[in-house]
Amino acid sequence: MGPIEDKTVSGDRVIVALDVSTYEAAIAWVDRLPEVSFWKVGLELFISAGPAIVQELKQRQKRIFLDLKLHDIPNTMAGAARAVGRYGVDLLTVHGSAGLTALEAAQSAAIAGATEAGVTPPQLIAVTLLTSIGPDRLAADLQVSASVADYTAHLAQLAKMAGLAGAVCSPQEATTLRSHCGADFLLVCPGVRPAWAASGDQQRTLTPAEAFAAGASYLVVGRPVTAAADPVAAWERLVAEVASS
Ligand SMILES: O=C(O)c1cc(=O)[nH]c(=O)n1[C@@H]1O[C@H](COP(=O)(O)O)[C@@H](O)[C@H]1O
Repeated sequence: MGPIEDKTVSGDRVIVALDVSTYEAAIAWVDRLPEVSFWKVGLELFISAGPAIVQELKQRQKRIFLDLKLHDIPNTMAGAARAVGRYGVDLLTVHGSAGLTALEAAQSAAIAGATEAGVTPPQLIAVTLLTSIGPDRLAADLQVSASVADYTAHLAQLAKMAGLAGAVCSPQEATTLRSHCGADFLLVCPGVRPAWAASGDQQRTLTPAEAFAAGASYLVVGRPVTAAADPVAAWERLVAEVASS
């Protein structure tokens, strides 16, 4: 993939989450939404279906965000990132809170794995603070006294220092992180909710159009499309909203 060569806002910059538990269910979504070019394979699907789903999406020329949220000691992160590097996926998540050494280890190992397999390395993006966590839970559960803005900016800068391509953040922090990390740093934003969709467990949300206006590179959307009464219409409505923004 490359970084975002084309900064025009379109459906190509909206990643749809395949949060399903079987290979068959995932392929049914890909068939049902042929306009979607970028799919996210997360833990539920990858643990259930394994690398076969990645191979099938590649076969279909889809871009792939492998959302494994690696979070471990540097040696273990490196081993896992090296294995992912061989798949030829576009994006891979790691947790920024694994620390600088682990992020650096994952970054170089992913490149090593891709080189071994003769494929393009994935762009690593570091999760800053899960979008399901609001300021109160950050303080109470995680005992972090920094504000959400300062904490996420710190982790995004750590990711940048480690040589990662970008970060995962809520769209509410996109403007701040963009100003700290620069124009070429990828900001991948879940926690987007059109005005017509329920927020569910997401705490720090903006609409898709607001998220792009705030500086998001890519959006990640699941239930607003997949739980809609008419998912095809929901996808088209969402794309129309961002394209006209
Ligand atoms: O890494 C992610 O993709 C992610 C990070 C985060 O902070 N919040 C978050 O919601 N996600 C993912 O983004 C998707 C959002 O799905 P919906 O809430 O259904 O739109 C899910 O697949 C989450 O796993």
